[in-house]
Amino acid sequence: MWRRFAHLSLSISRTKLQSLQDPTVLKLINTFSSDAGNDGVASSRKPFITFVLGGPGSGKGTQCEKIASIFGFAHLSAGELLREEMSSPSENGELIRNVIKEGKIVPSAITISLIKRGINSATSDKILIDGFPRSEENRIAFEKIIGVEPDLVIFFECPEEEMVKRILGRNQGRIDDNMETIRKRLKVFEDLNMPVVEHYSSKGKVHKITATGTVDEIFERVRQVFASLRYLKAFLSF
Ligand SMILES: Nc1ncnc2c1ncn2[C@@H]1O[C@H](COP(=O)(O)OP(=O)(O)O)[C@@H](O)[C@H]1O
Ligand SMILES: Nc1ccn([C@H]2C[C@H](O)[C@@H](COP(=O)(O)OP(=O)(O)O)O2)c(=O)n1
Ligand SMILES: [Mg+2]
Repeated sequence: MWRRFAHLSLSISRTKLQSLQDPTVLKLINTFSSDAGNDGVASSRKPFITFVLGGPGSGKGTQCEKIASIFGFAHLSAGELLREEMSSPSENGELIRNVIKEGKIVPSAITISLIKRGINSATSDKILIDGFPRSEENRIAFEKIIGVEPDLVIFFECPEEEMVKRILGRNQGRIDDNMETIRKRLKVFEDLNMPVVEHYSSKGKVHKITATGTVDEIFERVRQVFASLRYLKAFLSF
């Protein structure tokens, strides 16, 4: 499957989207060829990769589910993949558990191998990667191992007190949803994840979404980003 990534050099920026003649934009828009849902068959087309970033509890998972269902994306949550691996009889289970409990970041090689497997078995060529990359080390390793950059980065901006309130109300029995680990995760987010957001911002790839308000209000902001890509596709009559 990795051959299908080899020639993927799409990049998106607001400036480029404004230039409708740009062949990169035309290729990018062409990935938005279907409405909600998918026929369940992975196509040989190059995937359109969106990284979804934001602090713990900012609503990444909640919004990804909606994007997946409305825009036909496959949703890969790095945290979910790690939790599944942690609960399976895997040689890395104990290591993952300790790192997550401490609010730290699992070594990139482990996370990327799970993401790679997820992309390989995805039923859509539009992929949301939720909660990854969490650090510059994650980002650099992904770009090196997978050989591509994301086409788009969504960043959910949310005040810390709101994130804490949401996590404490999440009730999913997670070993990291307690005040002691939350404090560490918030620090790791500021220290290690924000540099990733800044890196992609400097490349014009980041769409910052204000992540306060109701789930539907936030989704309306998200929807506009994805709908504009589809609109351009329709406008250009692909
Ligand atoms: N806009 C919102 N307002 C209130 N609660 C929310 C909102 N969005 C998500 N939640 C809830 O907050 C918690 C964290 O959301 P989640 O999507 O898991 O965030 P993340 O994946 O960024 O950690 C969940 O219990 C979710 O149901
Ligand atoms: N790229 C990643 C993603 C998550 N992890 C670990 C560390 C994170 O605190 C936990 C939980 O991640 P998850 O994305 O599920 O957490 P939130 O949705 O932000 O609350 O998993 C990681 O080590 N590397
Ligand atoms: Mg999540």
